[in-house]
Order: sequence, then C-alpha cells, then structure tokens
Amino acid sequence: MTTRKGPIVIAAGGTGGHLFPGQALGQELTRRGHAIAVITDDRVAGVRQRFPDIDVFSVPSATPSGGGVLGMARAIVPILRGVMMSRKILRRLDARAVIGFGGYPTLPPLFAATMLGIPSAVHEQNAVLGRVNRLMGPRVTAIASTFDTPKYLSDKDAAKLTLTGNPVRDQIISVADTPYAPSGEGAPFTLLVFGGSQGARVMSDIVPAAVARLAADLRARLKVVQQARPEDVDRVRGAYQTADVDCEVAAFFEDMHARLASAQLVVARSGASTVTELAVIGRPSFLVPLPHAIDQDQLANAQVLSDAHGAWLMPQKDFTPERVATQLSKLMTAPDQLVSAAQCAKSVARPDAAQRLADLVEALASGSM
Ligand SMILES: CC(=O)N[C@H]1[C@@H](OP(=O)(O)OP(=O)(O)OC[C@H]2O[C@@H](n3ccc(=O)[nH]c3=O)[C@H](O)[C@@H]2O)O[C@H](CO)[C@@H](O)[C@@H]1O
Repeated sequence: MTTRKGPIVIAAGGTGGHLFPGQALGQELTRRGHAIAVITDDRVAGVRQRFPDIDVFSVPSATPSGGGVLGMARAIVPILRGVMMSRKILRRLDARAVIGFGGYPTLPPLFAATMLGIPSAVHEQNAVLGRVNRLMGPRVTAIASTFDTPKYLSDKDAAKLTLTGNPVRDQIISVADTPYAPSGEGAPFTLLVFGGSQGARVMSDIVPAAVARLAADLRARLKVVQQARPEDVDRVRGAYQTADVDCEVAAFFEDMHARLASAQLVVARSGASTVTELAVIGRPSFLVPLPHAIDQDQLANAQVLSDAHGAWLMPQKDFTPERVATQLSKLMTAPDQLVSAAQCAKSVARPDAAQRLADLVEALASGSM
C-alpha cells in the first residue's frame, strides 16, 4: 500500500482533444473528494481557466518535428528539463498517482513518475495509440482507452488495458438527455459546423459554398452556427450574409454543449472528443477526418460512428460544395433519417467514462494495482 498523501496529478496539454478528457476526470475526482494537481507544458494557454482553484504547474516539453534525427535532437533538451522539473514537483507534492492524456506535454511528468515509482497511467482517446502513449505504455502501471483494442497496443501491454471510454466534461453530460428535435417541413433547421478545438480551414472553404447552392426555401429555414479560424471569421460570416442565411460565426464556442444539443445536424472533423460528444448527446453528423494524419486516428474514430449508422463519413477528397449541398438538401427534407442517425449515434456512447476512469485512478492511487 502506498503511504503517499499528496494529490492525484493530471498531465494534459496540447489541443482541447487532450485537455478536455483530463478536465472531465478532474471534475469527477474533485466530486469524490480527491485533491488534484495539473502538470502541463508552457505552450498551452487557457489551462488554468479549465482547472479553477487547482494547482497548475507548467513544465517544458517539445514535440519532435518532422520525425527526423534533427527534430529529435532539438526536442530532447526541453524534454529532459521537463523531466527534471516534474521530478521536483511530484516529490514536493508527494503525488499519489499521475495520469497522462497523451501528447508530448505529458511525457516529462509521466517519465518522472515512473522514475520515482509513483503509480501512473495513460488514457488514449483515439482508436490508435498516440506516440507518447506508445512510448510510455511499457513503463506505466495502467492503460485506459476509449476503444476495445487501440491500434499499436503491444501484446505485452494489452494486459494493462482497461476500457473506460472517453470522459466528457460535466457540461456535455448536463445535456445528454436532451431529446433530438427533428425539423419538419418549413421549420427552422440548425446546422452546427466546427473543426475540432482549433478550427479547420476546410470547413470555411466548403460549407458556406455548399449552403449557397441550396434552394431558397431550404436556405430560409437554415441557421448556421459555425466555428472558424480567427482569420476566417469575417469571410465566413460574409458568405452567409450574401446567401441570405442566418448565421452565428465565432472562433470558439465556450457553450458547445448547448450548441450540440440544439443542432439538427453537425458537420465536423472526427477528433476523439468530437465523436464522443456526438455519441453521448446523440446527434447526426457528417464527419470529415483530418487527412494526412500519420496514424489516421480521425478516420478510425469516424468509422466507429458511421459503422453504427450514426454519422456519414466524408473523406476530405469528397467534401466538395456540390456533394455537401446534395446531401444537405436530401437530409433537410428527410427528418426521419436524421432521427434514426441520432439514435444510432447514441447507441455507441459510454456516458459513464469519467466514473470508470476515476475508479481506475482511485485503484491506482491506493496502490492496489
Ligand atoms: C489536429 C489534431 O491534432 N487533432 C487531434 C486533436 O483534436 P482536437 O483538439 O480538435 O480534439 P477533439 O475533436 O477530440 O475535441 C475538440 C473539442 O473542442 C470542443 N470545441 C470545439 C470547437 C468549439 O468552438 N468549442 C469547443 O468547445 C469540442 O466540444 C471538443 O470537446 O486531439 C484529438 C484527441 O486526441 C485527436 O483525435 C485529434 O486527431
């Protein structure tokens, strides 16, 4: 049994897709009365607001760029500095356990934890194990995952795997039971468009042009809520105004739970949290996986929803204004198909992922694993 008395440390950083599941676990552990602390890297803005009243420590890290020897060499110094700093922080905190949510910001604290013999775990959001989780898999005590058997999980590490699902924030859970509201003939139709936590240019290039091609009666029913990269906000808004379509365009929606709940159809990338949230709330979607990703993790994520008939997978090469306009016209006049897709999306949800992951982390922190 461990004699450590300090907090459970959540290591998370990089994009929202790595941070939000960490936030969801933090919310659940706090509810259970555990002290938590967060280690992230100093490139990440906005972490502190997501973990109010919690100690957040920044340590250096780096992502080897280009995969070559030079990229590795450049990254090694900040990573080593991050490991040294993490060791000091974890010792001082007397951390009971460390759980990492993937990405290079988690490498230094996880590595330091394993050096100090602190129980540790990684959570993989995607259907494919990310590079850091692959690297740390053999060293950590436990591996938690969203999907049954993440690709690249070695036979040896498979024994450490617990299927927890991907935790979503409390806000998302708060709308999970909002029934899907189909939009009948002539009724308003909300289309929600976003490209992951950072926005995706392709959404700005394609969706307004598709909407402009719709018949006037369909355009009159539409309200488009679209996230665009900051530099694209004005042109997207302008395109909808020219097409006489009601729109709300912003670089980031803090109230995504409410936006998802009130959408009749979603067009999005297929990052892990996006796909999980669509399933938990049960909303139909067109999913456009990020192309050229080394591991094709977004394709694998999207396939889970589309195999369940809860989403339409659109490879980016087929994501053209013409095709999107055709599909939109069909679906705006076929509410039954959207209702059915919403139900199918919900059928693959694991809304208790935060609890399952918290159970695992409690076992880890008590030293019983
Ligand atoms: C380009 C890239 O590296 N993408 C990866 C990144 O995606 P990314 O960071 O885009 O993450 P996800 O799609 O998993 O999550 C996006 C999150 O942002 C939220 N949101 C989005 C827009 C907005 O206006 N407001 C808002 O709150 C969504 O509700 C969701 O919670 O991490 C994911 C999880 O490891 C991976 O699956 C993705 O492949």
